[in-house]
Amino acid sequence: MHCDRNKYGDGTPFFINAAGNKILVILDPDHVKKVLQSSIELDPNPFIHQQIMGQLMGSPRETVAFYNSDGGKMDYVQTTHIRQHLTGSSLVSMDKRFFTIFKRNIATKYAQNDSEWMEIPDLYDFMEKHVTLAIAETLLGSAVVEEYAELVSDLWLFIENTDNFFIGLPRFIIPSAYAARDRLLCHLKKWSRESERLRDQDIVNRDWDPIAGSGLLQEREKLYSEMPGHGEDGRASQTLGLLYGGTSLTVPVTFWYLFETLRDRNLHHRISTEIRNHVAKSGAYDFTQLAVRPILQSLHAETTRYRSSNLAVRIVTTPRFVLDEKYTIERGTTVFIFAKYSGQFTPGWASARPKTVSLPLEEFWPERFLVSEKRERFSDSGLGGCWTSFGGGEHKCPGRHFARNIGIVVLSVLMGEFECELVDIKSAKNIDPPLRGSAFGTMRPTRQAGARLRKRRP
Ligand code: HEM
Repeated sequence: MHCDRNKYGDGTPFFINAAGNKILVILDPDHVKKVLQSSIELDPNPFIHQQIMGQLMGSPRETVAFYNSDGGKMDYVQTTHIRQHLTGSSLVSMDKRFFTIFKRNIATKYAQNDSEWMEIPDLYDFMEKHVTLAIAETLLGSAVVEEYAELVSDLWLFIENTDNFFIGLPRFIIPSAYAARDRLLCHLKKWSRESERLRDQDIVNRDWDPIAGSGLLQEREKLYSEMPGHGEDGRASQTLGLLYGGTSLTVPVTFWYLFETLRDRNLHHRISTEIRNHVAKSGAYDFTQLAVRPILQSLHAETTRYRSSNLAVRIVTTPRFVLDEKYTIERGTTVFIFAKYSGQFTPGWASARPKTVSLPLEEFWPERFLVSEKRERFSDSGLGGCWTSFGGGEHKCPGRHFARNIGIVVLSVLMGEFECELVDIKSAKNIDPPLRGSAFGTMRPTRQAGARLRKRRP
């Protein structure tokens, strides 16, 4: 999907043609805010049911029919449930679980000889593998991850074919993508049966179980099994949806969160100091405190602004939605808010918070979201129509705090427990993907960046 932002630089809404579908793109922060805040008149659920659950996740017809008939009740219940599990004390235990798994995996593979540097030929590849595995194990438990050796490669093959599933390409054109999805669904069905068996016998650890996974996933299984249209297949597609939602953007964003830190010596020093200041003598990190440190928050917000090519989608459900005194949108229109373009729309940022454009939006600036009053603090206030990486309004990403904390845990392990450095900082400048161009898809580096890792000496 390509669109020419410069041509519409004043924020005028415009239509694009995406595989035969006419889609309205909005950019003006006032329009964006209004659309995101109007969750009844502009609803993402029709798109989620048909395109995401039906076409992408392969939900059976009867499951999609149930979603379409239930007036959004189930959508509300499931998002609220995710939110409960990914905030407050539940989030703290998810952070700790993710830390234990990620650290164990890295230590097993890379720290046999304590004092020696271990070479990592391609840091993106390393992060894709290890962050995906640790997220999957945190959510689903250890057993499925251990049994399913192709989990990471299948999941990423599937994720990278998102556009192809959306436009409805049939199996014979993208057979390997369908085969990867089949394998994913098949393993998730097996996982679901095991989880049910343990729960039925009441021999499951309800917080986190090596076979049944996190409390979040255990409860979701129960929740969905009581819903019409949710046999094994319908549930497996839902689980795949959460695994996709939890990894597809978190993994690349976490890579850039680390990479931007490693390639800037001052930032590296500043972040290392923050991490060191929040580790107790026992070796435990205070992730709750780290998560509210202004620089770590701002760095993460800037990383998502700069490095996530995703979108928020809404479908107009009211006969005519008044965008402003000049524009109305008709019922049935699909509206796209591209995070990347909103994130680079200088007129909008300049009028919302002039200081945020002290450095151009085309540059990566870790301090963009900091405000200096008596004390330095992170703030995204006033930017609701500009920084849309996590969407907004009632449907704002319920996993956003977990996504940020995954970044913080990864830095704590790779910079606190280990030492990690880029092999060649100078040439690390040449791996940046183009800022414009594709508005949707994984932002991978354009070439390999090597790194090295060793256990930190006490
Ligand atoms: C950097 C990482 C992430 C980014 C940039 C991101 C971004 C988004 C965006 C843009 C939306 C749509 C919001 C809207 O329509 O207003 C969304 C929805 C969602 N995200 Fe995330 N997300 C991330 C990580 C996660 C994680 C880690 C999880 C869970 C483990 C998650 C679960 C979800 C779910 C379930 C929804 C659907 C919410 C609904 O429809 O009400 N996301 N995310």
